[in-house]
Amino acid sequence: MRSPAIHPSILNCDIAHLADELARVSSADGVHVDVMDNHFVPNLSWGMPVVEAVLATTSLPVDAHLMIEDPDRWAPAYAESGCDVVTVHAEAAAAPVRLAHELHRLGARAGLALRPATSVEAVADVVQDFDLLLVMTVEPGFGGQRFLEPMLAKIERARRLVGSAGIRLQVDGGITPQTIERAAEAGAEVFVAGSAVYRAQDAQAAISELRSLAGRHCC
Ligand SMILES: O=C(CO)[C@H](O)[C@H](O)COP(=O)(O)O
Ligand SMILES: [Fe+2]
Repeated sequence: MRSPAIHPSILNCDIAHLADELARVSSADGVHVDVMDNHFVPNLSWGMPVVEAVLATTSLPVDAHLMIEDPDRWAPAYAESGCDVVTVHAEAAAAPVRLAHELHRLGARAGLALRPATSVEAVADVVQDFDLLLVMTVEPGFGGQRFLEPMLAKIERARRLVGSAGIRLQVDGGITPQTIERAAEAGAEVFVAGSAVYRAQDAQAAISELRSLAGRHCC
């Protein structure tokens, strides 16, 4: 039985104190970095220089969530830089299977993300080439949004698609102590949590609480 993984998202951390903010989450299983280009989503965050700074500052695996147009062009550089997982959106990738192979060749694991309106069935024929399937549980673009309850049924369908081994199932958006148990019960095993961790007084305690709540149902 695998244990649930908690990946804090640094989207809403205090970026002026990046090293301190990464130290606050040192007990996590990975660090989730949201790259937004103001085209695929209506927000601009950061790109390679910040990802490189994160990689140089933490020893945790870095999980890059690319909310960008044309990931076929830009994602390989994130694999080359040393990210553990590089996740691209199914809606943006022109040739997802070719891109997954390229990310593997460059030494990274490949993730495939779905916006809330994209069905699990839409990626049934390509997901086998990926290591991780990300079901977005908010509309991508901003932290601090409410978990979309209809995504629970989608997580269940995603779990049936990926089976019990091999491809990991990640959820991202609105994951809190109030929602993580239902996401775990539905089949998720990697949990991205931004506000629930960074807005907590004690981020390490928040990580530990989320991990233990998910562990009641997962994996
Ligand atoms: O991809 C994202 C937004 O598009 C973020 O990873 C996500 O929103 C995390 O923040 P929170 O836990 O506060 O919802
Ligand atoms: Fe994300």
